[in-house]
Amino acid sequence: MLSRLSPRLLSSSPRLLSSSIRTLVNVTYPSPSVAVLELDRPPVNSLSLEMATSITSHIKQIESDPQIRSLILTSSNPKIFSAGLDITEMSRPSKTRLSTFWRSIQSLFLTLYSTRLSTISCITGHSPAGGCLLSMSCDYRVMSRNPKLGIGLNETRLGIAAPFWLKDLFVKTVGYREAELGLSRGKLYSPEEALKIGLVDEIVDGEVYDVAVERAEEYAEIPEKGIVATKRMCRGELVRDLEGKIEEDVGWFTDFILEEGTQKGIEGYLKSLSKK
Ligand SMILES: CCCCCCCCCC/C=C/CC(=O)SCCNC(=O)CCNC(=O)[C@H](O)C(C)(C)COP(=O)(O)OP(=O)(O)OC[C@H]1O[C@@H](n2cnc3c(N)ncnc32)[C@H](O)[C@@H]1OP(=O)(O)O
Repeated sequence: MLSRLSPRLLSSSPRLLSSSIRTLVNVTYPSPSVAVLELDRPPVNSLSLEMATSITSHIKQIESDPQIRSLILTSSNPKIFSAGLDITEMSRPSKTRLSTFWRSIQSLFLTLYSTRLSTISCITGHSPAGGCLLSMSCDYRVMSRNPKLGIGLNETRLGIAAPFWLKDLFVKTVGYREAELGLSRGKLYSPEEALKIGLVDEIVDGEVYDVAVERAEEYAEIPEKGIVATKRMCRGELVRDLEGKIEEDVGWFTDFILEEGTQKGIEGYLKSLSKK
């Protein structure tokens, strides 16, 4: 039933959806060629299996409407873009759930990173780890100037490491040395710092959303053929690398996460979060 509804209808009846099925995202259309996908999984938009699957399927629905050229990814929570992977998915999981979870993250990355749509990340709040992955997978990143916000890859702080494709994406975004420093220190960058190293493209004092819509409309005016060919050229290599190693990557992830030492680290990190 849900899959037969067009994306436009989805956006026009959010109440109907929330009463029948929890989609975890909201889709709206500020102009005929632009869609907005708002992450809506309180409290922190962490990426569970269901959340990752929902984002992926909504991107695919939006993509299937030829009129839509640009997609803005944002959050219903003004303080938090996304807290990254749902850490509870990695705490004492079954191997089956853990591998399905990781496949959903790989698939979300591949879908967002290689979509024909021009993608704008509208970052109004914190964006650590998987949140930073979502933003880096977009074509353009606009962030609120708030110096209290952080964006970056803090995996080492949890006693885990970013997978090779996330490390490669970071290297492609900020350059090798900065990526090595940022990854090993688990650094979360302030908006000013992120702008300096190219992790975000613009920081905004006022309404970040309005700037994101402006940028999305600018992208929508560029001929699609040129955009798609350019994205394929710039992003194809990383997409092919991961596509060729899906199973190997699932194996690495599940082995690493299921190790007792990793489990203890994750448990401790979860405790420290809930004690705050
Ligand atoms: C050869 C090697 C191969 C390696 C292969 C292995 C690859 C492993 C890769 C793994 C990749 C991981 C990427 C990730 O994304 S890991 C997740 C990292 N995320 C974080 O560290 C963020 C943690 N959260 C925060 O810092 C803060 O919550 C916040 C986002 C800054 C918000 O702060 P705020 O004060 O507003 O909110 P609270 O901290 O009080 O949080 C509210 C409740 O939400 C719970 N919470 C927070 N973050 C998460 C999360 N990511 N997952 C699940 N739950 C989360 C928090 O515990 C609070 O819960 P409570 O109300 O029940 O206490």
